Amino acid sequence: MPLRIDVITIFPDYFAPLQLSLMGKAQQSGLVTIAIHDLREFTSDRHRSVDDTPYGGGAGMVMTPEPWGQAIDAVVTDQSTLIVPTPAGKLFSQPVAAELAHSTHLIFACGRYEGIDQRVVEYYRPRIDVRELSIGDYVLAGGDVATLAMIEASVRLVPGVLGNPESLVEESHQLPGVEYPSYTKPPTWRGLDVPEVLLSGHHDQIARWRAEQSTIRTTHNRPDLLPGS
Ligand SMILES: N#Cc1c(-c2ccc3ccn(Cc4cccnc4)c3c2)n[nH]c1N
Repeated sequence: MPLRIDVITIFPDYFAPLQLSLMGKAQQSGLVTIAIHDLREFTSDRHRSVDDTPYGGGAGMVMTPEPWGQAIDAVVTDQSTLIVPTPAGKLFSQPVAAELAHSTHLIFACGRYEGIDQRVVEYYRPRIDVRELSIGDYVLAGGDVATLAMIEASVRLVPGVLGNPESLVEESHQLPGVEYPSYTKPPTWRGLDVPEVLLSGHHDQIARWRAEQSTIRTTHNRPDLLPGS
Protein backbone atom coordinates (compact mmCIF):
# COMPACT_ATOMS: atom_id res chain seq x y z
CA MET A 1 0.00 0.00 0.00
CA PRO A 2 1.76 3.20 -1.13
CA LEU A 3 2.02 6.17 1.23
CA ARG A 4 -0.43 8.80 -0.04
CA ILE A 5 0.41 12.47 0.53
CA ASP A 6 -1.95 15.39 -0.18
CA VAL A 7 -0.51 18.90 0.08
CA ILE A 8 -2.89 21.88 0.30
CA THR A 9 -1.27 25.27 -0.43
CA ILE A 10 -1.83 28.64 -2.11
CA PHE A 11 1.57 28.17 -3.82
CA PRO A 12 1.44 24.82 -5.69
CA ASP A 13 4.57 25.75 -7.67
CA TYR A 14 6.61 25.53 -4.43
CA PHE A 15 6.26 21.75 -4.75
CA ALA A 16 7.66 21.29 -8.26
CA PRO A 17 10.93 19.96 -6.73
CA LEU A 18 9.06 16.86 -5.55
CA GLN A 19 9.08 15.66 -9.16
CA LEU A 20 12.90 15.54 -9.14
CA SER A 21 15.55 13.13 -7.88
CA LEU A 22 14.70 10.71 -5.05
CA MET A 23 11.21 12.11 -4.49
CA GLY A 24 10.41 11.80 -8.19
CA LYS A 25 11.74 8.23 -8.31
CA ALA A 26 9.70 7.32 -5.21
CA GLN A 27 6.54 8.42 -7.02
CA GLN A 28 7.49 6.70 -10.28
CA SER A 29 8.12 3.47 -8.36
CA GLY A 30 4.61 3.60 -6.87
CA LEU A 31 5.92 3.59 -3.29
CA VAL A 32 4.51 7.07 -2.72
CA THR A 33 1.80 9.16 -4.38
CA ILE A 34 1.88 12.94 -3.89
CA ALA A 35 -0.94 15.29 -4.96
CA ILE A 36 -0.76 19.09 -4.68
CA HIS A 37 -4.02 21.05 -4.25
CA ASP A 38 -4.50 24.80 -4.68
CA LEU A 39 -6.46 26.08 -1.69
CA ARG A 40 -8.03 28.81 -3.85
CA GLU A 41 -9.88 26.08 -5.79
CA PHE A 42 -11.91 25.61 -2.61
CA THR A 43 -13.00 29.25 -2.18
CA SER A 44 -16.48 30.45 -3.13
CA ASP A 45 -16.11 34.21 -3.67
CA ARG A 46 -15.09 35.81 -6.94
CA HIS A 47 -11.86 37.13 -5.39
CA ARG A 48 -10.96 33.59 -4.27
CA SER A 49 -10.00 35.09 -0.90
CA VAL A 50 -8.35 32.93 1.77
CA ASP A 51 -7.60 35.39 4.57
CA ASP A 52 -9.18 38.04 6.79
CA THR A 53 -8.32 40.32 9.70
CA PRO A 54 -7.59 38.67 13.08
CA TYR A 55 -10.25 38.74 15.85
CA GLY A 56 -8.77 40.50 18.89
CA GLY A 57 -6.65 42.75 16.66
CA GLY A 58 -2.96 42.42 15.89
CA ALA A 59 -0.79 42.70 12.81
CA GLY A 60 -1.23 40.68 9.65
CA MET A 61 -4.04 38.48 8.37
CA VAL A 62 -5.31 35.02 9.33
CA MET A 63 -6.40 32.30 6.89
CA THR A 64 -10.16 31.75 7.06
CA PRO A 65 -11.37 28.25 8.06
CA GLU A 66 -13.92 27.41 5.36
CA PRO A 67 -11.61 26.96 2.35
CA TRP A 68 -9.49 24.67 4.53
CA GLY A 69 -12.56 22.70 5.59
CA GLN A 70 -13.63 22.27 1.98
CA ALA A 71 -10.11 21.30 0.84
CA ILE A 72 -9.42 18.84 3.68
CA ASP A 73 -12.89 17.28 3.37
CA ALA A 74 -12.12 16.62 -0.30
CA VAL A 75 -9.20 14.29 0.56
CA VAL A 76 -9.63 13.14 4.18
CA THR A 77 -10.32 9.53 5.20
CA ASP A 78 -10.40 7.91 8.62
CA GLN A 79 -6.80 6.78 7.93
CA SER A 80 -5.55 10.35 7.43
CA THR A 81 -3.01 12.22 9.53
CA LEU A 82 -3.33 16.00 9.20
CA ILE A 83 0.03 17.78 9.55
CA VAL A 84 -0.14 21.51 10.21
CA PRO A 85 3.28 23.19 10.02
CA THR A 86 3.47 26.08 12.52
CA PRO A 87 6.19 27.87 14.51
CA ALA A 88 4.11 26.89 17.58
CA GLY A 89 4.26 23.16 16.80
CA LYS A 90 6.07 20.25 18.38
CA LEU A 91 9.59 19.87 16.96
CA PHE A 92 9.81 17.69 13.86
CA SER A 93 12.64 15.15 14.21
CA GLN A 94 14.05 11.98 12.69
CA PRO A 95 11.85 9.79 14.94
CA VAL A 96 8.79 11.79 13.80
CA ALA A 97 9.90 11.36 10.17
CA ALA A 98 10.08 7.60 10.77
CA GLU A 99 6.54 7.62 12.19
CA LEU A 100 5.20 9.58 9.22
CA ALA A 101 7.03 7.23 6.82
CA HIS A 102 4.87 4.39 8.12
CA SER A 103 1.58 6.26 7.83
CA THR A 104 -1.13 5.47 5.28
CA HIS A 105 -2.21 9.00 4.33
CA LEU A 106 -0.67 12.38 5.18
CA ILE A 107 -2.42 15.71 4.55
CA PHE A 108 -0.16 18.78 4.82
CA ALA A 109 -1.95 22.11 5.40
CA CYS A 110 0.51 24.80 4.28
CA GLY A 111 -0.52 28.05 5.90
CA ARG A 112 0.61 31.55 5.05
CA TYR A 113 0.05 35.06 6.52
CA GLU A 114 -0.05 34.70 10.35
CA GLY A 115 -1.37 31.16 10.14
CA ILE A 116 -4.65 29.22 9.83
CA ASP A 117 -7.77 29.84 11.98
CA GLN A 118 -7.24 27.44 14.95
CA ARG A 119 -10.74 26.01 14.53
CA VAL A 120 -9.46 23.96 11.58
CA VAL A 121 -7.23 22.01 13.99
CA GLU A 122 -10.04 21.92 16.59
CA TYR A 123 -12.55 20.56 14.03
CA TYR A 124 -10.41 17.67 12.77
CA ARG A 125 -8.68 16.72 16.06
CA PRO A 126 -11.66 14.59 17.33
CA ARG A 127 -11.96 12.93 13.90
CA ILE A 128 -8.37 12.09 12.78
CA ASP A 129 -4.76 12.30 13.99
CA VAL A 130 -3.76 15.99 13.85
CA ARG A 131 -0.12 17.06 14.40
CA GLU A 132 1.03 20.68 14.67
CA LEU A 133 4.75 20.46 13.80
CA SER A 134 7.66 22.92 13.55
CA ILE A 135 10.91 22.25 11.69
CA GLY A 136 12.95 24.53 13.96
CA ASP A 137 13.22 27.60 16.14
CA TYR A 138 13.19 30.24 13.40
CA VAL A 139 10.31 31.89 11.57
CA LEU A 140 9.47 31.16 7.94
CA ALA A 141 6.96 33.04 5.75
CA GLY A 142 4.70 30.01 5.51
CA GLY A 143 4.37 26.27 5.86
CA ASP A 144 5.43 25.31 2.31
CA VAL A 145 9.21 25.00 2.84
CA ALA A 146 8.58 23.18 6.14
CA THR A 147 6.29 20.75 4.30
CA LEU A 148 8.93 20.10 1.64
CA ALA A 149 11.46 19.33 4.37
CA MET A 150 9.10 17.02 6.26
CA ILE A 151 8.07 15.18 3.09
CA GLU A 152 11.68 14.63 2.01
CA ALA A 153 12.81 13.50 5.50
CA SER A 154 9.85 11.10 5.78
CA VAL A 155 9.64 9.69 2.24
CA ARG A 156 13.35 8.73 2.20
CA LEU A 157 12.56 6.44 5.16
CA VAL A 158 9.76 4.62 3.30
CA PRO A 159 11.02 1.06 2.77
CA GLY A 160 12.29 0.64 -0.79
CA VAL A 161 12.78 4.35 -1.54
CA LEU A 162 16.50 4.42 -0.75
CA GLY A 163 18.44 2.03 -2.98
CA ASN A 164 20.81 1.12 -0.16
CA PRO A 165 19.08 1.10 3.26
CA GLU A 166 22.56 0.66 4.75
CA SER A 167 23.08 4.40 4.23
CA LEU A 168 20.35 5.05 6.77
CA VAL A 169 22.24 3.34 9.56
CA GLU A 170 25.23 5.67 10.09
CA GLU A 171 23.73 9.02 9.17
CA SER A 172 23.30 11.87 11.60
CA HIS A 173 20.24 11.73 13.86
CA GLN A 174 19.88 8.00 13.41
CA LEU A 175 22.77 7.19 15.76
CA PRO A 176 23.47 9.17 18.95
CA GLY A 177 25.41 12.26 17.87
CA VAL A 178 26.29 13.44 14.38
CA GLU A 179 28.04 11.49 11.63
CA TYR A 180 31.77 11.36 10.96
CA PRO A 181 33.30 13.43 8.11
CA SER A 182 33.37 11.87 4.62
CA TYR A 183 36.11 11.88 1.98
CA THR A 184 36.47 10.65 -1.60
CA LYS A 185 38.97 10.88 -4.50
CA PRO A 186 41.43 12.49 -5.13
CA PRO A 187 43.66 11.38 -2.21
CA THR A 188 45.24 14.86 -2.19
CA TRP A 189 43.31 18.00 -3.09
CA ARG A 190 44.89 21.46 -3.05
CA GLY A 191 47.59 20.14 -0.72
CA LEU A 192 45.08 18.52 1.65
CA ASP A 193 45.36 14.75 2.22
CA VAL A 194 42.61 12.27 3.03
CA PRO A 195 43.20 10.95 6.63
CA GLU A 196 45.66 8.07 6.20
CA VAL A 197 43.62 5.59 8.25
CA LEU A 198 40.87 5.71 5.59
CA LEU A 199 43.33 4.49 2.96
CA SER A 200 44.75 1.73 5.23
CA GLY A 201 42.19 -0.98 4.64
CA HIS A 202 42.18 -1.69 8.40
CA HIS A 203 38.44 -1.77 8.99
CA ASP A 204 38.67 -1.91 12.79
CA GLN A 205 40.95 1.13 12.85
CA ILE A 206 38.66 2.93 10.39
CA ALA A 207 35.60 2.18 12.57
CA ARG A 208 37.43 3.46 15.67
CA TRP A 209 38.57 6.63 13.88
CA ARG A 210 35.04 7.30 12.62
CA ALA A 211 33.57 6.85 16.11
CA GLU A 212 36.18 9.29 17.52
CA GLN A 213 35.44 11.82 14.75
CA SER A 214 31.70 11.53 15.41
CA THR A 215 32.26 12.31 19.11
CA ILE A 216 34.57 15.25 18.32
CA ARG A 217 32.07 16.68 15.84
CA THR A 218 29.11 16.15 18.17
CA THR A 219 30.96 17.80 21.07
CA HIS A 220 31.84 20.80 18.92
CA ASN A 221 28.63 21.20 16.87
CA ARG A 222 25.84 19.50 18.87
CA PRO A 223 26.77 18.95 22.54
CA ASP A 224 23.03 18.68 23.19
CA LEU A 225 23.11 15.29 21.42
CA LEU A 226 25.88 13.83 23.61
CA PRO A 227 24.70 10.87 25.72
CA GLY A 228 23.61 12.04 29.18
CA SER A 229 23.26 15.69 28.11
N1 LIG B 1 6.86 24.45 10.46
C1 LIG B 1 7.17 25.56 10.58
C2 LIG B 1 7.66 26.89 10.74
C3 LIG B 1 7.11 28.12 10.36
C4 LIG B 1 5.80 28.44 9.75
C5 LIG B 1 4.91 27.43 9.42
C6 LIG B 1 3.66 27.74 8.91
C7 LIG B 1 3.30 29.09 8.73
C8 LIG B 1 2.13 29.74 8.28
C9 LIG B 1 2.35 31.10 8.34
N2 LIG B 1 3.62 31.32 8.79
C10 LIG B 1 4.21 32.61 8.98
C11 LIG B 1 4.17 33.03 10.42
C12 LIG B 1 5.03 33.95 10.86
C13 LIG B 1 5.01 34.35 12.18
C14 LIG B 1 4.10 33.79 13.04
N3 LIG B 1 3.26 32.87 12.60
C15 LIG B 1 3.30 32.47 11.29
C16 LIG B 1 4.22 30.10 9.05
C17 LIG B 1 5.46 29.79 9.55
N4 LIG B 1 8.00 29.09 10.71
N5 LIG B 1 9.07 28.50 11.29
C18 LIG B 1 8.90 27.16 11.33
N6 LIG B 1 9.79 26.26 11.87
